[in-house]
Amino acid sequence: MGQEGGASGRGRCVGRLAQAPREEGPSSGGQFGHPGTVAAGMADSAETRKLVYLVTGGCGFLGEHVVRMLLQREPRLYELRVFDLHLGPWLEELKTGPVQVTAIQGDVTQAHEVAAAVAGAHVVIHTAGLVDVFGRASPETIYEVNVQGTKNVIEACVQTGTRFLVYTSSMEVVGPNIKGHPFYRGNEDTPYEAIHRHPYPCSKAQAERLVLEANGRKVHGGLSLVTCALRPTGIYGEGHQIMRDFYHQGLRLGGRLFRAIPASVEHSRVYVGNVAWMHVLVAQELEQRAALMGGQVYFCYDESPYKSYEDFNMEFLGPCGLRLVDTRLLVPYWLLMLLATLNALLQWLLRPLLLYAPLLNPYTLAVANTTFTVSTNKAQRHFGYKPLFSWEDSRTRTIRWVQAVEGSAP
Ligand SMILES: NC(=O)C1=CN([C@@H]2O[C@H](COP(=O)(O)OP(=O)(O)OC[C@H]3O[C@@H](n4cnc5c(N)ncnc54)[C@H](O)[C@@H]3O)[C@@H](O)[C@H]2O)C=CC1
Ligand SMILES: CC(C)[C@@H](O)CC[C@@H](C)[C@H]1CC[C@H]2[C@@H]3[C@H](O)CC4=CC(=O)CC[C@]4(C)[C@H]3CC[C@]12C
Repeated sequence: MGQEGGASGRGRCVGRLAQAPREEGPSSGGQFGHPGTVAAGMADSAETRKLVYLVTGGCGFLGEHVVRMLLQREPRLYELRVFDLHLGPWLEELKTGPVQVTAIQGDVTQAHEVAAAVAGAHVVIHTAGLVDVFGRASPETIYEVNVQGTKNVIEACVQTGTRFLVYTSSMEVVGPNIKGHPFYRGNEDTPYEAIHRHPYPCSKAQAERLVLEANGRKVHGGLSLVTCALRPTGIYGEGHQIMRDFYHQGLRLGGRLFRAIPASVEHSRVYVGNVAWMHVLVAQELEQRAALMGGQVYFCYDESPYKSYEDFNMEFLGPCGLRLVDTRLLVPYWLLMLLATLNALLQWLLRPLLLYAPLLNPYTLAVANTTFTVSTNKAQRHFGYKPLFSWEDSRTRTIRWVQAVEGSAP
């Protein structure tokens, strides 16, 4: 998928029909053990602890779950490096176990800091990114972190001899596109005109392309770099700040949320624990399956139901006391567009004084209002992925988290 778009992600990132490289090699069938089974032939004992992993963005919403999942399910782990601009205090509690947990405060836009963190690592899981569709950061900053930061990670792997790189991409690399075309039950090979204008999807698309193109490059020592990109849809679960924002918005509105998007507009969502598990499993299988998995993209998926973004959120906010105002009172779309545009204007006017970044803006409204659902089993066929957490378990865990952090337990 060729991408244009200026250095800062301005203009449009125009992609031809977004198709991942055609699959090579036989589908692997069902020879994998149950999810969570350590990599085949791996004894779970101290003498196997020899691997060094680096997780960039390891203190973020997804990153923290990846860090904890690695500690639980990678028995070969000797050292786990957690690289982030903002280190979390919870890291301290992880330093009491058998694995050496190294907290590294650093910036992926600084090549030398990245190289120092990567040096000696066997695997890099690169989740660090600026996830901004609310206008908080400039397009230039989004590009610097998401694209230049990813370039720095790739070059650090090449220079220091790290062979395995797993990149957290996004569904937004594909869509929804600026024409509002629905992506209905699509997979990694579904043709779709991936045209973006917003800095965030542009930056993710450029970074993903760099990662996939780096597959096969010779790294220091003469062996080849093996890369892979995972495309989560909207992630939910413990630590999801947007979910908390919706909850607080509902409290401000007297326990009600107003339906802005028709229930017929469906989104795929995926539980953060399953996204973390897919990252760990890819990292474990990438060496043995380099020919099949190298340079590939995989959507992150599980059994979470297809629903509108707002109806899906109510699966968790409803049990916490909020209700979604009756659909017959659907807020007219023209009014929503007007409010979204006013929000964007206000953000621009107020920027010299304060940051005004509401959930509703023209971009988030367009994304929310466009069906984007994924139906695939490529990850299962290629490396035996099966969700670790059922929908019921994912839902319960998320509800308990909202209730715990918001004090809304019954
Ligand atoms: N949240 C979602 O629904 C989805 C997220 N993703 C991707 O998953 C990844 C993680 O996203 P979230 O956990 O949701 O975001 P997050 O904002 O919670 O975590 C990102 C982490 O990266 C760190 N970071 C940001 N700039 C950095 C820099 N310059 N140097 C070092 N660290 C830096 C942040 O401090 C933060 O801890 C991102 O790459 C995002 O694009 C993909 C699809 C969906
Ligand atoms: C105010 C209403 C219109 C409300 O429904 C707006 C919801 C809006 C904040 C979200 C709707 C779709 C979300 C995005 C989607 O899940 C895809 C994403 C992928 C990522 O890589 C990062 C997050 C996001 C852009 C996600 C952000 C929040 C929404 C736009």
